[in-house]
Amino acid sequence: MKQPAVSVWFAHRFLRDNATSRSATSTKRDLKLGAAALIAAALFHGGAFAQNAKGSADHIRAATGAIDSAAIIANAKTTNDWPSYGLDYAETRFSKLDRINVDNVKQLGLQWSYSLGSDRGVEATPVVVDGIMYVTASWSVVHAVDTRTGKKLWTYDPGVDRSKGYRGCCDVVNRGVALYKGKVFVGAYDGRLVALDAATGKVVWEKDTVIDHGYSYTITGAPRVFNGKVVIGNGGAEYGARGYVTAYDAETGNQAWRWFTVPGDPSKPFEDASMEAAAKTWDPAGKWWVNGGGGTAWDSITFDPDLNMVYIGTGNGSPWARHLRSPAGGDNLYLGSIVALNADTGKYVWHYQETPGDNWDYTSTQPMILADLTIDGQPRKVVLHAPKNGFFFVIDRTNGKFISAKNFVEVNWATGYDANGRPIENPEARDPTKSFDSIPGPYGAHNWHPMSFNPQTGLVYLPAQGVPINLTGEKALTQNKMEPFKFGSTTGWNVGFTLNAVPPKNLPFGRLLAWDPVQQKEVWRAEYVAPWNGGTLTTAGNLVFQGTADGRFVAYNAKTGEKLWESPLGTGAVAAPATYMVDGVQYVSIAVGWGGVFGISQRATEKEAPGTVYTFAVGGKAPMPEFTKYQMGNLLTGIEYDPKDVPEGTAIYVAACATCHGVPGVDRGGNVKNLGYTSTENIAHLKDIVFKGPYRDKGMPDFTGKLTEADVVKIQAFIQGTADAIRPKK
Ligand SMILES: O=C(O)c1cc(C(=O)O)c2c(n1)C(=O)C(=O)c1cc(C(=O)O)[nH]c1-2
Ligand SMILES: [Ca+2]
Repeated sequence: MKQPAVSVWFAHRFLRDNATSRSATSTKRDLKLGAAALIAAALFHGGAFAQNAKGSADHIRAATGAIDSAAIIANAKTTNDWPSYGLDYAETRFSKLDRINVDNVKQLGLQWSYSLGSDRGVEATPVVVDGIMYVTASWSVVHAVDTRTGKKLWTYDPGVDRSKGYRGCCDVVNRGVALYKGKVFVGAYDGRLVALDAATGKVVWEKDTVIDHGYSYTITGAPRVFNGKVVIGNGGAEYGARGYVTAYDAETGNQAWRWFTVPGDPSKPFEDASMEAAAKTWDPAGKWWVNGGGGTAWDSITFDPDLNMVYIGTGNGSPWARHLRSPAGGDNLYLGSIVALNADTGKYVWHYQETPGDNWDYTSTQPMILADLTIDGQPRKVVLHAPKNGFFFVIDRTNGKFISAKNFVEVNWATGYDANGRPIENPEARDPTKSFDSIPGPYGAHNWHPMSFNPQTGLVYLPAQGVPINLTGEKALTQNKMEPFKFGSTTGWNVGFTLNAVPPKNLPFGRLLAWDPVQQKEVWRAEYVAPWNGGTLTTAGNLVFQGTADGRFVAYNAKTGEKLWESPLGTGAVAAPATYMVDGVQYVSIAVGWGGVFGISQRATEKEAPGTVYTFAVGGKAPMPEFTKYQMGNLLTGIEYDPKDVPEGTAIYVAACATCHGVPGVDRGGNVKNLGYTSTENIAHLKDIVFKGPYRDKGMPDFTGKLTEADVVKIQAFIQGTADAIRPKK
């Protein structure tokens, strides 16, 4: 294909920029600027640039080398590129592109598909600059793709030890990269932050972000980059960990600042005044620092160029149970909070705690959106936020003051928020002597799946859900010790609750909500067959795009919620789509790969497909890849067992197997098999799989030293016993 010369390329960009511009005067000004830029670029680059064929290393260097904070801010005016996780620093996921719109969306067709070659969860939003796409798959593998052809430019695998997948709670996922001055930044699952050359995929620098490898720290989130700094947090609060975020110099990888989210051992000096203040809200009788306290910042980190602040969404308590973590109570700052830090220094500025004294895994790590709204006649700079706890928050981001909160799903842990922004709690919700059907449960009313905000409709498009879980408080806490019935304890889970000792009575659901953040009310909804639907994208074409748990890519009218178009995706989608312009054409891309904490063990599709990026355009005619039928297998038969082993087998299974394999015979298997439907041969030879087994390169831990052969016999009894118990009687 003949490549257009630089002037043509610039003219293209300039023309399409103006095509989406609304005001005549600004168009005229842009026209002048555009012409000047064109001449300057031609003079400056001479002929050299013209030879940079699109997709060549020189072209990638030029295109990505120009991405800095100013470029990300400038791009927000046109949104021709998708240069950072949430599109712009405000993380709106609102594209001003309208070539694809309510009138022609029905003509969307596949342009190309690209296999990510992965079989675990894919959660990344692609980042795209002048047609060069960076997207991550499971195990933090980065793919650079030429969107003009749909072909691979390079891949980078950080080489995470696959047998250590159990060191994160919720699948071996990654939510994407950050791009800055010719470098691609990715957080590897094992806690390294890696800077790659955007043109070649070669490592430029690498830093271990983990402060203590004795704890199960991971990285799953996308780094945020601004003003020469790249910021990342860690996961680990289901395992006993202390949260923190770290800023590194984007050029060198040298640490610029670090801020801890919860206080450490109070007998040692506090890192800063914010830690000293926070320690007053914890009870030392709980020795929280031994288990880290939690507050891990594993997803949302949002930079605000207007106020030069960075907002951190902090995670749940570790353990979840406050009665064990901080027996006398207390808010346990800064769990379940939005915290504003000075972007240059990492110094604390303000916080707003959405869930004081978290007790339910109510993370506030969910993606934030920065918006300027008129509320009660006043212009306000706000953060829009829908954390796990089921309330939609509007917070003043200049000072952290509470504006409003309203539940967006049914909740039972609190009845609302008072004028000071304190939840009005239901006392039963944290009674450690009773079992509680927590609504929302630990999967959250909204998890990491990004929401979007369309200023034209004034609506936020929010993937909401319910996954029933019953919580029974434990009496005592032990760290990293396998205990019967203690969920995941063999691989380090330590949450202080027994899950589903009493079967939950509420029902699962998943829905897309169009939410008015000013009125704090639902405007329309789309109901789904299951929870765990994808993140959203909204556009000036009056559209909302979302992938679904049941394997569809759907476009709605953003104003009315009318479904306008859908395409099958082969498997459930959890990530959010991105849209961008290349050579005058608008594309929509979505990275698909069923997984995440719900998708490891459960599913809503009959088909399966490897991790794949699908790219759509009006008139696209590429054939969809063949999807294969999901081979669930038959309900297990033929394992001999002693029924007396079943109760103990249950307890060991819950401690060692349930986090990934779900309930045998009841769940249908997610991206990890359900053991009630796996082959008789596998279960008969279970010990050969459990100890130094063949699936270690797929993420199966080696249970040597953690389980005994006698334990495995009991697990076999539980699996076959459960299969027999649920088999329909003839
Ligand atoms: O407390 C933590 O450190 C932590 C980390 C992560 C993660 O890094 O993925 C998740 C969670 N918690 C969590 O509570 C949760 O629901 C969750 C879902 C997912 C996912 O990717 O599907 N990750 C996480
Ligand atoms: Ca968590």
